[in-house]
Amino acid sequence: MNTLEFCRVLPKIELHAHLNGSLSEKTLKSLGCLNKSVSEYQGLTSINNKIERTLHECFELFKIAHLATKNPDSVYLAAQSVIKDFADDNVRYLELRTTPRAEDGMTKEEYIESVVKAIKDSKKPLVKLILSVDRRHDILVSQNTVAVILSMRNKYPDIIKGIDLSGNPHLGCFDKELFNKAKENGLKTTIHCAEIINNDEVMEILNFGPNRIGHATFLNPNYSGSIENWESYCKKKIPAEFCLTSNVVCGTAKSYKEHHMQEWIKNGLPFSINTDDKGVFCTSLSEEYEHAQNNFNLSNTDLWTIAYNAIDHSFASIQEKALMKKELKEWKTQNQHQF
Ligand SMILES: CNc1ncnc2c1ncn2[C@@H]1O[C@H](COP(=O)(O)O)[C@@H](O)[C@H]1O
Ligand SMILES: [Zn+2]
Repeated sequence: MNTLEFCRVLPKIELHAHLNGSLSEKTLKSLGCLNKSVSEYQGLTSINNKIERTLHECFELFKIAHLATKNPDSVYLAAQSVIKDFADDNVRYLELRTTPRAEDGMTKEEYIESVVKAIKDSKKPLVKLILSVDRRHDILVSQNTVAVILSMRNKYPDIIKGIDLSGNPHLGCFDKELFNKAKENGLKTTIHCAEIINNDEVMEILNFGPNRIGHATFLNPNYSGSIENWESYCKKKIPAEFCLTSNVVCGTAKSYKEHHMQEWIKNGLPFSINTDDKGVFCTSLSEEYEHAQNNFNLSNTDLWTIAYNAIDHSFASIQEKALMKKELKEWKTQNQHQF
């Protein structure tokens, strides 16, 4: 069995996947996105082109995906297809995240209802929902989004588990009060952090103390982070969500080999491996594990351990975590010859 085959059969945990960035070409087409847009989209995103994209260019691509999910039915179909893609890739637990979006004829609540329904209707994997606040929105819009998120969480407490701050990192800022409100109301928090060099914002985020951080690209001093922030991070040991291909395509990591994940491995810090936007970046969770193995000399046991540790970073309940741990341990015992 070669590396990719092992990565495919390994039961995996996905903690950082944006719904609209995860739509496959097939799904975009079936949702009626213009063919021209889809081929343009694929051409722009293929890592095989070896063309680096700026973050700004990547953010243009989400606008194409958003054209495909403008009403409750298409949001439902989009979520259903993304959940199936992850199940087919042997993902046993998925934390899907998405930004509640109002469109003509669809409220933010209806958008969320559609995603929740797709999650409820799916048999596997186990799926939880994280709702995102887009950092480009002004405070009034974001306050409304948080209010909607909290009321929907009260309706679906077993599914809606967390809140995320995402969006173009060059725009907007982290608002501590907003996230404190979500935290005080029992939501878990994950924040896109240090996706670009911004040591002041990183300090604010670390002081806030989210449950997890996304990317953490420019946090270590070897990657333009401040020594003060790195020391604070090492004390807090907040699990990082790494998305290798996303960073390489956007050009924030120079290459897979030079990805900042190596600092976490070297220092024994907590992290998980994720896809970010598997549609936009033409990847899968198995391929992300393969890149990690090939570039950081990781053994099959190391990969299994990364998946196993991600269970503890997840926003699942204690009972759900225990079941997942049991499942992964049993799989390891049954597949001892692979290790
Ligand atoms: C490349 N790195 C990234 N950094 C920051 N935010 C990102 C992102 N990738 C995706 N998003 C966020 O997720 C949205 C698409 O999914 P949803 O419409 O929410 O399902 C994007 O519009 C952006 O706000
Ligand atoms: Zn992301």
